[in-house]
Amino acid sequence: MNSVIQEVTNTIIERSKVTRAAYLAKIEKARLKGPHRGILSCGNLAHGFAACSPQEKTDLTQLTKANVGIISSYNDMLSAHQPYEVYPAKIKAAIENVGSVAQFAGGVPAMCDGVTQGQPGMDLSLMSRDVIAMSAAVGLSHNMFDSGIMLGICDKIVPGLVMSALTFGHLPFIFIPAGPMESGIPNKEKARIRQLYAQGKVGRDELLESESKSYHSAGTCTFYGTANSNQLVVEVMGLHLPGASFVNPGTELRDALTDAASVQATRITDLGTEYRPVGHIVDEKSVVNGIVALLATGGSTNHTMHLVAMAKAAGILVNWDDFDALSSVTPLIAKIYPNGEADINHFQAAGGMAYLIKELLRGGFLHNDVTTICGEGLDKYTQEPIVRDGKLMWVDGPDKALDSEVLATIEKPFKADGGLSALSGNLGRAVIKTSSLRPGKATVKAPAVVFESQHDIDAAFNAGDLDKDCVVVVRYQGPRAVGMPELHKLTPPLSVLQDKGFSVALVTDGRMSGASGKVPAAIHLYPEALDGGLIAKVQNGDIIEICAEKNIVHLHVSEEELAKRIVTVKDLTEDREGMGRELFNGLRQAMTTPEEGASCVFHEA
Ligand SMILES: O=C(O)[C@H](O)[C@@H](O)[C@H](O)[C@H](O)COP(=O)(O)O
Ligand code: SF4
Repeated sequence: MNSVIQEVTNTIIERSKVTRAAYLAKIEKARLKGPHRGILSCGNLAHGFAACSPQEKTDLTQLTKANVGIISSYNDMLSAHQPYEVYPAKIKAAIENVGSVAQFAGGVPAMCDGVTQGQPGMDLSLMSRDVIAMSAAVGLSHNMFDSGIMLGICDKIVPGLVMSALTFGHLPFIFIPAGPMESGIPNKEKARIRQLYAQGKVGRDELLESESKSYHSAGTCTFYGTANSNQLVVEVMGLHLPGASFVNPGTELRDALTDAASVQATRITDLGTEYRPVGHIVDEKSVVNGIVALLATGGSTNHTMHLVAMAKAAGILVNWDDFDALSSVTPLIAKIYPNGEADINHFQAAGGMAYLIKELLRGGFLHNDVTTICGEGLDKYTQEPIVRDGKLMWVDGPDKALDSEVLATIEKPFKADGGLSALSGNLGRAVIKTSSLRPGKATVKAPAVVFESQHDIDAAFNAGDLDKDCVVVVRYQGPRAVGMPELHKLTPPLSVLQDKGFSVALVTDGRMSGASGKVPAAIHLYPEALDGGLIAKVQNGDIIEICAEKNIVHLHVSEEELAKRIVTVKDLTEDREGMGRELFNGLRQAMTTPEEGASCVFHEA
C-alpha cells in the first residue's frame, strides 16, 4: 500500500475516532430495533401497504421477505435521469421475481446544471444537494424498508442521496446508474465553437447546432464532469455493481445490470446472513478509495465539497489537506475531457472501471480490504459485466488498456500527480485543479480585475479590457452570499485570452463546473467576501499570485494599505429573489464553509 495513502487514511481514522464511533453506535441502535415494519403500529402499517396486493401485504406483515424502498430522481430535465422513468416498475418486477417486495418510497428533485449554467437557477444548485438529502430522508422515514435503491446520477443528486443513505446507515443501499449517452461531436469541438461564439466569429445558430450534436439523447453527458465523477466514485466505494457505471442506456447489458442490482438489494438485508449496511461499507478506507480514484482520473473539483459532506454523514472527517496529500502521490492515469480529448464512452471502451481499479490496486493506491455491496474485497471490481447467451456474468477486466491515449499505466502515467492542490494565503483557503492545465499554467502572478457578478465579464471581454495578463476576481459568489453557483460560462472567454498568450487566472469564492479546467482557477475560496474574506478588499491592479506547486493564493498588498481599505458590501437583494431563490434565504445562512462541505445539514441539534 502506498505509504502516503496509508498515512492519510490513518490520519482520517484518528481524526474521526469520536465521530465515527458515535455514528456506528447510532446505526447499530437503529438496527437493533429489528426489521422496522415490526415496530410500526398496525395503523401505520396499514397505511404503509394499503396500496399493496394481498400477497404483498402478507409478505410484509410476516417480515420474512425484504421490502426494498426505491428513491428516484427521475425527471425529463436531465438527459441523464430521463431513462429512470421506467426503472421503478422494472425494479419491482425483478424483486417480485425473487419473492420480495419493493415500494416507491419517494422522489427527490434534480437540477440539470447544464440547463441552469450561467442562469439564476444555478444559485439553487449547490443547496439542492442538501434538499435532495432531506427529501430522500422524507421517503425513507416511512420506516417500512429493509434496504434501499437509489436512482441518481448527476452533480448534486448522487452526493445528496449518499448523504441520506448514510443517515439511514443501518440499511443497505444500492445505487443504480442509467449510463452515458452515445458519443456526439467531440467535447473539444464543442468547446472550440463556444470560443468562436465568444469572439463573435459564429452566430447562435452554429452554436446551437454544435451543442445539439454534443448533447443529443437520453443518458449522461459524455464529458468527465461531476456526474460521471459521481458514478466513478460511487463504484469505487462499492455502492454499484462492478462495471455498472458507464454502460449505455437501452442496452441488454444495462437492463441486466438493473435487474441484478435490484435482486442484490434483497440479498444484503438484516433478514438474511449477508447483511451489509451502507454505514459499514462507507468507512475511512472506502472514502480514501473514492478520493484516490477521483484524483487518478482528474475528476470534478465539486467533490472537494461533496466527498467531504458524504464522508461527514458517516462520521468521517476529511479536509483539503487530505486531498492535497493524496493528489501528490496519485498518478493521473486517465485522460478524459476536459483533461483530454476522449469522452466517457472512450474511457469505457479503453478498459473502463475494471482496468482503472485493477491498475490502482496493482500500484497499491487503493485499499482492497473494504466491504462492498458484493462482499469483501475491492478486487471484485476488477471484473467487468457481460451478457452471454442472455445471461449476465462477470469476467476478468483487461490487464492492458485498449487505448494508451486514454488510459495509462502506473509506471508511465500521464502526470505523476493527481493535479488537485489546496491553496492557502492571506486571501484564505482555495482549491485548484491542474490536471487539465497546459504545462506551466498553474502559476500566475498578475494584476487583479475585480467583478461582483459573472455577467459583467462579457462586456469587459468584448471591450478588450481583459486583453492582458490578469487575475479575474469574481466575488460575492460564496455559499452564504448567493449559494455558490458554478461560473463555467467564464471558461470560453478566459480560454480565448489564454489562447492569445496572456497569463490569465480566476479567483473566486464561487465554484467552477466539473467540466471546467482549461484556465487556472483558485475556487471555493473562503472566508467568502460576505463573511469578511480579504477577497472583499481586492482592488483593480492589486497583484495576486496563484501557485499550485507552492500551494499559495496570495494578495500582494501591504497590511498598512489593506487596513486603510473600507469594504462596501455588495447589495445582494437582486441576487436573492426570483427563480425560487427567495425560498432559500434560510438555508443559505446555515451553509458551512466549502472545506466543511458547504452544507446546511450538519448542525448539532
Ligand atoms: O459540474 C459539472 O460537471 C457541471 O455542472 C455539468 O454538470 C454542467 O452541466 C456543465 O455546465 C456542463 O458543461 P457545459 O456547460 O460545457 O455543457
Ligand atoms: S451531466 Fe450536467 S448537463 Fe448533463 S444531464 Fe447531468 S447535470 Fe445536466
